[in-house]
Amino acid sequence: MITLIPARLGGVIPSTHLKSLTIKYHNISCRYQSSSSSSSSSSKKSSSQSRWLARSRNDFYTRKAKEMNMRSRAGFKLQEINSKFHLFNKSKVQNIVDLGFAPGAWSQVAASLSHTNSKILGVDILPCKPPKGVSSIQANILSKRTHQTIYEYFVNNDKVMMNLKKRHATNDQESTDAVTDKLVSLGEDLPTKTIIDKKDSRQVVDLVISDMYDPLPQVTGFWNNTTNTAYYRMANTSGLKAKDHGASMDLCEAGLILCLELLKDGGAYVCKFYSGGEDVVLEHRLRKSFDSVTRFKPPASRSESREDYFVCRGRKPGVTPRGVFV
Ligand SMILES: C[S@@+](CC[C@H](N)C(=O)[O-])C[C@H]1O[C@@H](n2cnc3c(N)ncnc32)[C@H](O)[C@@H]1O
Repeated sequence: MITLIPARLGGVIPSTHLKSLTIKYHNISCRYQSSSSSSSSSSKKSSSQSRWLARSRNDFYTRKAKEMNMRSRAGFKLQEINSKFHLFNKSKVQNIVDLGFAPGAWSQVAASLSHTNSKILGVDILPCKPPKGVSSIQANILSKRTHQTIYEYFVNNDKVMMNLKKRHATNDQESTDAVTDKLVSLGEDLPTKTIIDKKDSRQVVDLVISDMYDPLPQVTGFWNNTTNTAYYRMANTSGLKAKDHGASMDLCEAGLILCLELLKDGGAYVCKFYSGGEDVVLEHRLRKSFDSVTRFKPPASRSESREDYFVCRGRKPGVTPRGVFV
């Protein structure tokens, strides 16, 4: 029996998506027929999976994302945030970091809303091919080494990419260790000139956007051995309020530390978080670091979801991680 579907769909092909499929490999051909009688797994759909499928089918933003070739509906949230807060600048070159960029909708939006010479770096713990005009590294933002790699990327793009390529090439066996920095791909049409205000400053980034949340270990979809679709094999939020909230606080704070290390004075930070008891602590730290901090839930974010966004503008000069966290 063949199981053919992303983890999010629980390993079940929704009949509306795929009626049948013939797989050919040399002279072997195998036919998959999706019907209630042939697929016992489809009848095992849990009620939450059925709800998720029905909601996706009827969702305005999901349909629109498909029409517009946007990698996920999340892209609309960033568009809405930008319409209100004007973070991207078409007439000014910006250095932009997209944390947790996979599958890549925010990066697509960033590339479309910013100056063509802007440098955009996507960072994700999962392997994912970035959209056109965006570079990416596979790395864990909770690792200090990742922060250094991001800095080096903006200071000396070519050298960093060469080193990552070399490190990748010397790995005999592909490492599954998610904290290993590894080149996934280098965007096309990258500007070769590095954009730094002050020569000896570490403040090299204009904007950090973060839509991260904790990816859960893979539970299904093991048949799929291509790495590009890894994102779809992972479940995302656990559904456990306290766990999602705690994990999102850690990720937002890792993003804030990155901002305090690399963001130019006046720069901006957008981060998604799952609301809960500790978000006031995060907000307090953000206020110490930025002139303006606003909680904003874009219309594209589902009202039943506990996700919310902090939009922080005007990075204050001279604020250090020690000053904010200690
Ligand atoms: C909601 S998805 C991002 C969607 C993306 N903004 C888009 O528009 O397509 C959250 C991402 O955060 C990533 N992530 C979670 N923890 C991470 C970490 N510690 N370091 C890097 N990426 C992480 C996950 O792998 C996942 O791809």
